Amino acid sequence: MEVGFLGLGIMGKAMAMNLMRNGFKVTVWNRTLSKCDELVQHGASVGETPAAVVKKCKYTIVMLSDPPAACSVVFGKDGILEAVCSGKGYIDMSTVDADTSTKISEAVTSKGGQFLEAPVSGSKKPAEDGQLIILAAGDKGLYDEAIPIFDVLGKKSFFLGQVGNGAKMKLVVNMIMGSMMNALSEGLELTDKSGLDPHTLLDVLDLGAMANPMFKMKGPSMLKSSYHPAFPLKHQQKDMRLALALGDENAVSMPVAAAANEAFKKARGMGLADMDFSAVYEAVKVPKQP
Ligand SMILES: NC(=O)C1=CN([C@@H]2O[C@H](COP(=O)(O)OP(=O)(O)OC[C@H]3O[C@@H](n4cnc5c(N)ncnc54)[C@H](OP(=O)(O)O)[C@@H]3O)[C@@H](O)[C@H]2O)C=CC1
Ligand SMILES: O=CC(=O)O
Repeated sequence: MEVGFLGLGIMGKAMAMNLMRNGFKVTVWNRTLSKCDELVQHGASVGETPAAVVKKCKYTIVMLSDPPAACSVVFGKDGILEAVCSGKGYIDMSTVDADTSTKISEAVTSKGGQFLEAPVSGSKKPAEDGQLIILAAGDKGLYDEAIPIFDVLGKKSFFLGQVGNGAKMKLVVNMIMGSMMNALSEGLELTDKSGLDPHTLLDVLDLGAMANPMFKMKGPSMLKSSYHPAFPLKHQQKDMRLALALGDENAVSMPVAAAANEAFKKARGMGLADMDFSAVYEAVKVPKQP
């Protein structure tokens, strides 16, 4: 099956590689074209523009940073609207809000194309290992056709109904994740400042009802102040912001998420936007007394 892939960041690169490893022919495009080189060495073709990729491929997958990025490849010059038509499927796996997804869906379907949003839960390693959790919504026919793709990329896919539902579910999940990361950061700092060993806290947490892969994986590297990005902090803050907007829309009070968002914003202000989201720990730490 020939698949187009737009966006070769941390996630897109791992996902496109995985598709090729599993026998898919992949045509890639990335805004910074040089990022296509490594994929080409592994057998990918390059499309000069998003429109060129859609022209060539029956299915095009997109994995971009945020709503402006997702919109730019659709509505911009040489964007996919210049090529999408009946018989073409467009699958946006970026994490965006429901309004953005709906706007893209309406544009794609107005040209006769099929649209599916399919944001994912799971980070760089699950993307490399084909262990993502896929939260799809939109055209059910396209979802059914895309199952062989999702079977390679993920360990489980959900079809959640109308466009927007996948985006909303993803934002809820990441709102919880961002709040948990803040709680862990505060716990590590409180342990340290109370004269206890934060490594022991991680061991205690891992043995009890709060044990989870995120604390287990991120905790030890946080204690080394090592924040090589798997999930960039700027994207986690974007997800908190979009989740809070969803709360606003539905009159759901979310003081915990709002406080977590402030910590991610503070971390961005400290120059940590491109670090892993666990770098929020640095924003939570109590400054040393002179
Ligand atoms: N990393 C993770 O663990 C996870 C991320 N996600 C979500 O997946 C999406 C991608 O994340 P990730 O791969 O980590 O992000 P990266 O920051 O690594 O990559 C972002 C990609 O978006 C492209 N891009 C940014 N702005 C534009 C624009 N205006 N026009 C065209 N392309 C643009 C970048 O191109 P260029 O190379 O030119 O900068 C790059 O290909 C995000 O929505 C994120 O929230 C979801 C689950 C896990
Ligand atoms: O969106 C990030 C993730 O880890 O899932």
